[in-house]
Amino acid sequence: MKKNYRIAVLPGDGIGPEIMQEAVKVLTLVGEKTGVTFTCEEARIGGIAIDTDGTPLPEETLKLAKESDAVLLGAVGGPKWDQNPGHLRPETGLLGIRKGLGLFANIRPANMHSSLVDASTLKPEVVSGVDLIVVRELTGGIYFGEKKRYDGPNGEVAEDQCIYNEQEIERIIRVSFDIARKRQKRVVSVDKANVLESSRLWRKVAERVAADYPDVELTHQLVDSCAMQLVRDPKQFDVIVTENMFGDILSDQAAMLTGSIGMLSSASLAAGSFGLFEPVHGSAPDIAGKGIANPLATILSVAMMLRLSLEMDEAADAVEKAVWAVLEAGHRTGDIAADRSKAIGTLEMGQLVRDELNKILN
Ligand SMILES: NC(=O)c1ccc[n+]([C@@H]2O[C@H](COP(=O)([O-])OP(=O)(O)OC[C@H]3O[C@@H](n4cnc5c(N)ncnc54)[C@H](O)[C@@H]3O)[C@@H](O)[C@H]2O)c1
Ligand SMILES: CC(C)[C@H](C(=O)O)[C@@H](O)C(=O)O
Ligand SMILES: [Mg+2]
Repeated sequence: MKKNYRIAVLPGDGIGPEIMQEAVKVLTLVGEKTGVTFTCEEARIGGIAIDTDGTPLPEETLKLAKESDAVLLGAVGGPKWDQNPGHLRPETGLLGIRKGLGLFANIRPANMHSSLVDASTLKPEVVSGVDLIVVRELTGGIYFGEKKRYDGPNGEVAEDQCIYNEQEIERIIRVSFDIARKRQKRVVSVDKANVLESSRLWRKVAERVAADYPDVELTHQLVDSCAMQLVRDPKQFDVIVTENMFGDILSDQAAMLTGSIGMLSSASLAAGSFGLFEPVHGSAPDIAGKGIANPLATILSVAMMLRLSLEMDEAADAVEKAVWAVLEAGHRTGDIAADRSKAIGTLEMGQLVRDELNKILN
């Protein structure tokens, strides 16, 4: 563990700055309590960068991220920019920073905290005790394949190419097995091998890698069936590993098992310990500027950063404990409140977490 860390802070758009403010305050408190200095340097990404710099990923943002020990990101996008064809192309914005930093492994845990069972729209007996991780390949597949638009005999044609090579598949499968080894030792590899060639290669590589992990059970599920099983019996899952787009969809679905997408944190890791940490949710334009967004997914992303990139496991545990304590005491933002009239705002939720953290780290 070092005594000084440089953290690139990219609040982004919509609720991004609101939730990021609370996350940075939590990180600052961790610094004060542990004697570690976090130098947080802010930079623009997403819509705000399009407006100010004319590009969603200014060069200095990528440079800052590369020079930092870890990156914290809020959310990007919104109706004003989503039609801009450059905004989410492979080389720009969120996808550009993922590729530019080599963040191939996206880790998205979905744990149902016991005090939040009532926030889920699913039956308590189905969701209580859910504890799974979606390991999503993040820098390949259809997101990054060649895109084309041209005129054909039946009108305009659009193409998105989906490509995976063995090396890309192998490294993400290994990440999932390494994680499973420390958990229930069960990996479900999700694909569409009955239709897609890229999925057939995925399955072949998964089988090959599994031979190196005899202690971990590997099963395969087709993505449509997995989507169904996630809602029917989510407790069957320990680690799900899958390609980029399937992981995007399944992780939002898994988020709802836990009550709200406002609870789900994520880590996007490169080889080694460098990572970018962000909530799974987006910029929530419908609630931006109202001060009601749930900051817990971003605060829990800080915990993931402390554990996975900064070797500060104890501080990570403390942040998580503080979040659970606040929930156990019954405090809720609107997205997780059974009674919305009693919901608290973003700032209040952040303050409550820091109050608990103060007690835990004393
Ligand atoms: N990683 C990212 O930056 C990221 C991820 C997903 C979507 N997006 C972008 O965000 C924009 C909006 O997308 P969307 O509406 O499909 O998804 P979203 O996740 O922003 O919002 C979906 C719903 O969840 C709610 N929600 C999300 N986060 C919340 C929070 N912290 N607290 C309370 N409620 C919350 C929103 O109010 C909305 O009703 C789009 O431009 C999209 O491209 C960005
Ligand atoms: C905004 C979008 C490009 C992004 C993705 O699809 O990866 C988001 O949905 C996510 O899950 O982080
Ligand atoms: Mg998504």
